[in-house]
Amino acid sequence: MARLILEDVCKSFHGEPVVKGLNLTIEAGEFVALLGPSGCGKSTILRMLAGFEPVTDGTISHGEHCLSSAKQHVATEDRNFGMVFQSYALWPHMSVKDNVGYPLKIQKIHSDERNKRIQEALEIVQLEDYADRLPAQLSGGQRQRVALARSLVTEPDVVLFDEPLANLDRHLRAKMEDTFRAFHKRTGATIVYVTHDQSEAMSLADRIAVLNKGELVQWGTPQALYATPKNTWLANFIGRGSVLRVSEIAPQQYVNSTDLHGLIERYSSEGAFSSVLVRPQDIHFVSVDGLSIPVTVDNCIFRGERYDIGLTLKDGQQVLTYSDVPMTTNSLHYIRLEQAWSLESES
Ligand SMILES: Nc1ncnc2c1ncn2[C@@H]1O[C@H](COP(=O)(O)OP(=O)(O)OP(=O)(O)O)[C@@H](O)[C@H]1O
Repeated sequence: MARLILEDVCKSFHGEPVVKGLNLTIEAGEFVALLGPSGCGKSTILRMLAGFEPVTDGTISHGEHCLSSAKQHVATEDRNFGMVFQSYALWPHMSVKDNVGYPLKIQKIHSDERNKRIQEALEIVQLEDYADRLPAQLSGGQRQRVALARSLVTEPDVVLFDEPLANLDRHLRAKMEDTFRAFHKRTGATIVYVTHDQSEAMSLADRIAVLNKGELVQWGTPQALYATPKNTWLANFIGRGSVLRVSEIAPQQYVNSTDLHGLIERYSSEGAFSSVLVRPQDIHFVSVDGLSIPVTVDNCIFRGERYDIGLTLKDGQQVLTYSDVPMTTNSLHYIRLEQAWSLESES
């Protein structure tokens, strides 16, 4: 097992840059998500890792081996990477076990060994009882599990996933997330997982590379991205929360309740300002005191286990918090902001 190293990787189509100077070191056995909005370059990065696309500049290495550079390109079939796509890409006329065993047949693996590996792969995705069915006789989630089993049989060091849950409904996605987690634990493979769904990335990955417009915005654990996002764009993209304009403060630091109160008081829409992120759970309803901030309830939305409460501050800015009980629109209350995280402005 070896690390995957991307150094200054660039990709352009017809002179138009879509991946710009990407640097990432993915440790062996790590589960990494590439996360970002549509068109940010995630699939292109995955396709370069897979060897479907050459790099325009920079290098991709697996341990000591250079896979791609402007001068060198190792073919897809020589990388031994597993791949799972959004469209399951199963052969419709082949049974589940023949689909799963297909990569081994191509490699001319003897039938005894082939059957053993097919059986093991089907066990991992819990489809042993479906081995003789055709893809058309399976649900979407089961088809995706066949694709997962097929990516496993060649015992790859690295498995690449391109939005594998995009075609499944919410309930099935949650179940498949469990399957992926178990798959990763059992195989220990390095996983690179492309998604535009932040909750999927947060719940599965050890580390997430967040991309925007072909550039890496932040690279870190889900916890770090949630607690200490770099800039306003990322704060709006990851988790739920409110970005507030306050008077100037240095970026990338926690601000306590007392300081935050002063920063909000001193903010004027005419002067220079900074932005801070306040998470809903850091906003509490309180009785009026020196640190309380008057608000009106703008909206109240039932979410099952709680209500989302949209509040308006006296300068017109809005914040989101939660409540166990419904609140009346336009009613007046006082809140305390327990803490906030100061953000870099977007470049
Ligand atoms: N073969 C190609 N030729 C020209 N432009 C391309 C090609 N492939 C991708 N692009 C462009 O590169 C940019 C990044 O595309 P990419 O598919 O990597 O984005 P993505 O983040 O995976 O988006 P999505 O989530 O919508 O799949 C887009 O602007 C896209 O139009």
